Amino acid sequence: MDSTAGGRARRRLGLVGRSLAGEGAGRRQSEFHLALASLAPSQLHLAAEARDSISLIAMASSSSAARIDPELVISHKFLEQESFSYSERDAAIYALGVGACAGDAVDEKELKYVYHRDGQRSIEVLPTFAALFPFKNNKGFIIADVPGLEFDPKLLLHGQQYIEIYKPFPSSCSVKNKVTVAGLHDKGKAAIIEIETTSYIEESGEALCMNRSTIYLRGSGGFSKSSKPYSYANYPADQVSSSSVPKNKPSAIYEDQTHQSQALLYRLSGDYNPLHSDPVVARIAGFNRPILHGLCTLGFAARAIIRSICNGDPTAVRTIFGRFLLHVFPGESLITEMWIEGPKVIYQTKVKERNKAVLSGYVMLKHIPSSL
Ligand SMILES: CCC/C=C/C(=O)SCCNC(=O)CCNC(=O)[C@H](O)C(C)(C)COP(=O)([O-])OP(=O)([O-])OC[C@H]1O[C@@H](n2cnc3c(N)ncnc32)[C@H](O)[C@@H]1OP(=O)([O-])[O-]
Repeated sequence: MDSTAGGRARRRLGLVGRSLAGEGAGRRQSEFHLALASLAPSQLHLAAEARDSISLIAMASSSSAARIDPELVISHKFLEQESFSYSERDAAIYALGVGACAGDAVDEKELKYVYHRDGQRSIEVLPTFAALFPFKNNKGFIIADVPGLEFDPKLLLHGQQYIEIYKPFPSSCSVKNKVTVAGLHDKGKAAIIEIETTSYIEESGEALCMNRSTIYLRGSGGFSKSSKPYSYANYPADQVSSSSVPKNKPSAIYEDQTHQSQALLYRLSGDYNPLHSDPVVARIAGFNRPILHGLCTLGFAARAIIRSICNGDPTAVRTIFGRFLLHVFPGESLITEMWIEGPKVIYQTKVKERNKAVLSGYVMLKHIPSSL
């Protein structure tokens, strides 16, 4: 056992950190802050490590050394996942987290995600609600279980998300996930791992949706054993090829305002990564304040497309793809530009204040929209 001051602090924070979620979390958060206060500035990285262990990100290693054994990683089989349930309340909290009704509490295209006069069982569920399901795995959105994958969790960013929707979401449901490694790539300065989560309705066994999450591990590349960079994917390449943004005028533009508390609200849907709530952890990760969850930005963009192109019908969406280009700070305004190409809607979301593209991708619809 490491008996140095760093080792003791690491264990203290680790013990408290691991128990921060769930019952009594408030008290344990205070304990964590006491432990945090006892650290010298040079030990702050220990706090990030401990907190990452309670977040839904992987805690692959307490050291910052990256080491990847590609054959071990891609042959990994995840354990069977326990089922989980969501309720109408979860669907409504998610909708508020991605900005539904934020500008107008009686918005006729969005109130249905939050309230229904026939009762909450009748509320509708946004298709990007699917993106929460990987976080419901046995240990959360964890890649620490993958043997041969050692990386620095502080340098992890969400790179891309691909979602297929197979059925409209019921307002409440019991769901079971199946998880696999879908890809691994060596980008030299970074490694990319792709995790696929297929979610089934527990009672009937019907597939509900699939998420493929691309995780960008800064500083973990360079593991290729030959001169050709290692690249493995077990899915069709065209599913994730970022469509280039057309040069012509967009078919529609929608502007949204995120709030200062956006990430604090969004995290209540189950993504408790402190990168989005804790200024100390954000600074350690290289940001001057907490950033918005990438999936929250994706939720804003998909909601913009549903209201602008699909006349507010969330069931019109078949697949959603997004690549996160740059971080967003809570409080910034998001402008989503959309181009209709048959049943495909290509989109790009920019932060207005910095005039920077932060997300781009496409949404495939079930049919060509007749509106506009
Ligand atoms: C999941 C739970 C945790 C959640 C955390 C969050 O929400 S964090 C908040 C949400 N997330 C964020 O805020 C992240 C925002 N995004 C970023 O900060 C940057 O895009 C970056 C740091 C991910 C990559 O920047 P860079 O300058 O280091 O990259 P580069 O342009 O030099 O390309 C190098 C190679 O990588 C490829 N590639 C590039 N980008 C992506 C991508 N996104 N995705 C996949 N791949 C990507 C690119 O094609 C190229 O490969 P090629 O062509 O050579 O074979």
